[in-house]
Amino acid sequence: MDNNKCGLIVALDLPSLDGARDFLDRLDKATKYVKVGPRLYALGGVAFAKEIIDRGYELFLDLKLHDIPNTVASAVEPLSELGLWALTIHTSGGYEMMARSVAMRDKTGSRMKLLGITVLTSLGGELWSDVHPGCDMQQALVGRAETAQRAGLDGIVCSPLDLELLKGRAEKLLRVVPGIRAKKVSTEDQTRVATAKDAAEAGASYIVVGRPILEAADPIAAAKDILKTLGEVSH
Ligand SMILES: O=C(O)c1cc(=O)[nH]c(=O)n1[C@@H]1O[C@H](COP(=O)(O)O)[C@@H](O)[C@H]1O
Repeated sequence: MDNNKCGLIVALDLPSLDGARDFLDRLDKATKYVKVGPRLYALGGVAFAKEIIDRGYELFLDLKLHDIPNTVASAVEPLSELGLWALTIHTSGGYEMMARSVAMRDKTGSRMKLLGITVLTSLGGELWSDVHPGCDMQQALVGRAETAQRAGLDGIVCSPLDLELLKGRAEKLLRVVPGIRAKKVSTEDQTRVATAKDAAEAGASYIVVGRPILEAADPIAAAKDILKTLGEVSH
């Protein structure tokens, strides 16, 4: 990625491994960043992750690990050795969980980035207060981002709507930003959304886009349109 430009990560949220293979053939590295989540990992596991990396893509494995520090760090060890570009863990697992994951990654000599989920883009309004009663979302967001930086993570995952609040805070961290829609209207399960252009202008390092590309009439043209938009915005 050009340092001044926001990169595009395509979320390969497709039903089958063959569907994902076909999509990658057609994408032809228009962007080299792709994300695999729990479904494709459940179907294809480590072999499929390696296949994507061997095709020359930078693979973001989005497993959102969240458990006690020992359990997460011990999973980070073998995952560090796959040649991934990035792996997600939850910041709400706490400082110790993140710091031990970083130490484990470093022990393996891996350059895999560890990204901390702050507050899910689906968790707006009542959905947030149901599970965090009495807790201000913005305070939680800032606390989680600052703890992630203290623990040595490489980046955070947050909503485009959080970027303004995070300006000047946890500044060393990459901002990886899902919740991207063509219009600033909540759709499907995403509630905290913005356009690709707004996210890039607000300081996203990378945006993560799934359905707006995968379900477009011409997915590759949709990905290229987003890349063009991102190319016109520099931080
Ligand atoms: O970690 C993520 O990538 C992630 C975090 C988050 O808060 N919200 C979120 O939507 N994501 C992922 O980003 C992608 C967004 O997909 P679309 O809503 O289809 O663009 C999905 O693969 C989600 O798993």
